[in-house]
Amino acid sequence: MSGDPILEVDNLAMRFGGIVAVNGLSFAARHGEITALIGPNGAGKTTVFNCITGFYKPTGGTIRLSHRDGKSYQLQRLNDFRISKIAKVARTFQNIRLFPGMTALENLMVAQHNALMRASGLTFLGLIGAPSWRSAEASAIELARIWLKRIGLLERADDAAGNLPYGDQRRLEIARAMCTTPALLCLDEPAAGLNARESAGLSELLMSIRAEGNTSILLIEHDMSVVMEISDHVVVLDYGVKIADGTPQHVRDDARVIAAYLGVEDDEVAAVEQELGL
Ligand SMILES: Nc1ncnc2c1ncn2[C@@H]1O[C@H](COP(=O)(O)OP(=O)(O)OP(=O)(O)O)[C@@H](O)[C@H]1O
Repeated sequence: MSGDPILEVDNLAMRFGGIVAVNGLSFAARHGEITALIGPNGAGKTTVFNCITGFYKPTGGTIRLSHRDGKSYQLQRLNDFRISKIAKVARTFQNIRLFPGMTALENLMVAQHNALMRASGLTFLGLIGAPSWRSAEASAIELARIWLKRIGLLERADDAAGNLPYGDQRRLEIARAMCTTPALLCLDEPAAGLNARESAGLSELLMSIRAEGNTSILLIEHDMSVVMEISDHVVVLDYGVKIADGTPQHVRDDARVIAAYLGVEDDEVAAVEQELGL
C-alpha cells in the first residue's frame, strides 16, 4: 500500500578503518514517495547508497526492503546482483556509467539482460530463434522504445550513448535503471551538471515515475530547488549522523540543517537559530 515503508534502515553503520562514514543511521522511505537524502559533502550519503545497493557490506545495522505484495528482503545479507534482481533495487551513479560505445537503445537492452537470458534458455533458444525468445526480445525492445520516447531520445535511439549531450545521458541512465522495472530507484545526484531547463525536465520525469506508483525513489541531490520541489520526505545527514527527517518545509527551517550547510559548529547552532528567528 502507498504509505507503507518500502525501505527501513535501522542503526546502519559503515566504517572504513578509522573513518566512521555512517553512524547509527535509521530512517524509512515509503512506497510511492520520493525520499531525498541530503547533507553537506562527505556527510555519508553515497556510502548509504552503496550499503543499500550491496556495493558495501555495512559494518552494522539492517536494511529491510518490502515489496507491496508483502515479500521482504534483508539487503545487508544479499550481494549486489541479488539486490538488483530479486529485491528490485536499481541505481544510478554520481558519474555517468553508461556504455558510451553502445547505442542508446542497446544501453536499454543491456538493462534487460536477465530477462532476455532467461528467455533465451541461456542462449540456445536465442540461437535457434525460438518463439519464446523472439517474443521476449520484442517486449524488451518495446520497453526500451517506451523509455526512449519518454526521455525524448527516440530519434537518437541508434546514436552512441557517449555522443549524446550530457543532460540526455543523465536521463538515459535513469531510463536504463527503469528498464529493470525496479521497486526502488536510487539516484545519486541526478541533477549534477544540468542547466535549469534540464533540471526542470528531470523533476518532471521523476514526478511522472512517482505518479505511476510502481517505483519509489530515493534521491541524493545537492540541487535544493529539485529537492524542495519533488520530495515528499527529506532525511538530512551530517558527519554520518541523521540531523533532521521530515517534510521539505520542516527540514528547510531546521536550524541544525542550516548550520550544517553553513559549516557552523554544534555549539553555535543556538546563535544561528536566534539570528534566523527560528
Ligand atoms: N571506500 C572508502 N574508503 C574510505 N573512506 C571512504 C570510502 N567511501 C567513503 N569514504 C569516506 O566516508 C565519508 C563519507 O563519504 P560519502 O562519499 O558517503 O559522502 P557524501 O555525503 O556522498 O559526499 P558527497 O556529497 O561529496 O558525494 C567521507 O569521509 C569519505 O571520505
